[in-house]
Amino acid sequence: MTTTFEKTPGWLDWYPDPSTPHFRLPDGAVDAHCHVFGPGAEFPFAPERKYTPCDASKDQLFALRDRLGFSRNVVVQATCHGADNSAMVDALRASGGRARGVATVRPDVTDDELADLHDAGVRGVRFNFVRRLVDVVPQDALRAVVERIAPLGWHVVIYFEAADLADLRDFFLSIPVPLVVDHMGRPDVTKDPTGPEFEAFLDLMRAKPDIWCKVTCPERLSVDGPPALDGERHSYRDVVPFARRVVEEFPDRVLWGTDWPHPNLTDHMPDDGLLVDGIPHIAPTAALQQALLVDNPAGLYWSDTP
Ligand SMILES: O=C(O)c1cc(C(=O)O)oc(=O)c1
Repeated sequence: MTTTFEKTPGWLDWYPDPSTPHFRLPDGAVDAHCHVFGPGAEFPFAPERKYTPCDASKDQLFALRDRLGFSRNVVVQATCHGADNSAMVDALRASGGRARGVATVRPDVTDDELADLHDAGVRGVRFNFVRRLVDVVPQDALRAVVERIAPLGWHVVIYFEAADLADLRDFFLSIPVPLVVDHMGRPDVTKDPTGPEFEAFLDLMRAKPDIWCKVTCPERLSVDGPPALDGERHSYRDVVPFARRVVEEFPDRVLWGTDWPHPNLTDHMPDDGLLVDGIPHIAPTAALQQALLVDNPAGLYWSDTP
């Protein structure tokens, strides 16, 4: 029996025919934040999910990788699949070593399950604090997960809203493995990029030398665009100063990704080729681009391979 799913009303599907970027990615570039959704008939969405997406298969992800000029992907477990990592793991196994993954696991995950995930290419777990996406998981349970994954050399990816950072900061700083922040901690870009709110985020990065930051999702954070559509190669200009501050202060601790297939956008769906054309605006030199796109993700995800 196959299961069919009805998408969340108003769901925007991923952009079907992205432009070829004008910006030429350096050799070995990694799309360090992307997802697969199902396909739902093969990998059903989780009963506890907060949204039901369109399908976005591994083959479609790999086609995007090739179209944009990336070499490799980091596939992050999407919340619509809960703690069932099978669609993500299937993508890793099909990638021929060209994809690594970030999983969602519960504290009762077995050693064998962790070993299988590692063998497939998983190198981290994701803790999500965004309440529209997940039910809150108690910090004790998260600490128990950290104890399970630390011996594998994995890191923890954290996704939170800027308004929640003050409450979460001590917990984050107490985690004894590297952290990777999704989407710059979701700053309110109507505020000053040199003001106290974003400074609090940069202070978090200063306080723990093994925190990394994904300078991703301008399409989610932007308030007045212009969107990455219709040939616009300098999109989401209100987000650029935030990303640039992080890239310039922490050039060795930043990552970039498309966020394809861009779950839960409500306004428009960006052309991923034009998103790539935004990279030189946040990382203006060849050295910054090499670190952001190649060396940093290789160190975090492929350090055990040549
Ligand atoms: O902001 C979001 O809606 C979102 C959702 C997910 C997910 O559902 O996993 O992942 C992301 O990176 C961003």
